[in-house]
Amino acid sequence: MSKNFIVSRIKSVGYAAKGAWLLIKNEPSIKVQSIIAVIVTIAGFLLDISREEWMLQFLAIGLVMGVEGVNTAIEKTADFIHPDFDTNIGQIKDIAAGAVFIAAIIAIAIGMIIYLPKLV
Ligand SMILES: Nc1ncnc2c1ncn2[C@@H]1O[C@H](COP(=O)(O)OP(=O)(O)OP(=O)(O)O)[C@@H](O)[C@H]1O
Repeated sequence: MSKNFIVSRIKSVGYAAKGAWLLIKNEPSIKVQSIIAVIVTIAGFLLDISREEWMLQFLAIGLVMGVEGVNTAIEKTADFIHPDFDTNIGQIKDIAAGAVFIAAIIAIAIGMIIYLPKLV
């Protein structure tokens, strides 16, 4: 493995971290999701969830926030290449938002499976 390869990989991680910070700083949906992630993490400690439940919870958080990030990138790309109203652009944005919706439904289901038996 050449030194250049390692340096360029490290730089890519830096750009990706910058992108994650931009998302959290600028995107209202990711801000809300981050707050929910903090709340369920606190709930996890308070209700002493199991190792497997922690893994599923982190997976659900990562799934929703990851898909939301891709949705934001798609929205920004669509607005950049075609700022005017267009039914195709509308459909592309709806489909990207639909992916977040599916991830969110799964995350809610995981949250209910973990927490409902502990609360009722
Ligand atoms: N250029 C466009 N042409 C046609 N329809 C559009 C266009 N831009 C947005 N829409 C419609 O409006 C919806 C909302 O688009 P918008 O870009 O405002 O996303 P948003 O849901 O506000 O995103 P976020 O809140 O995540 O920033 C889209 O899903 C689409 O149905």
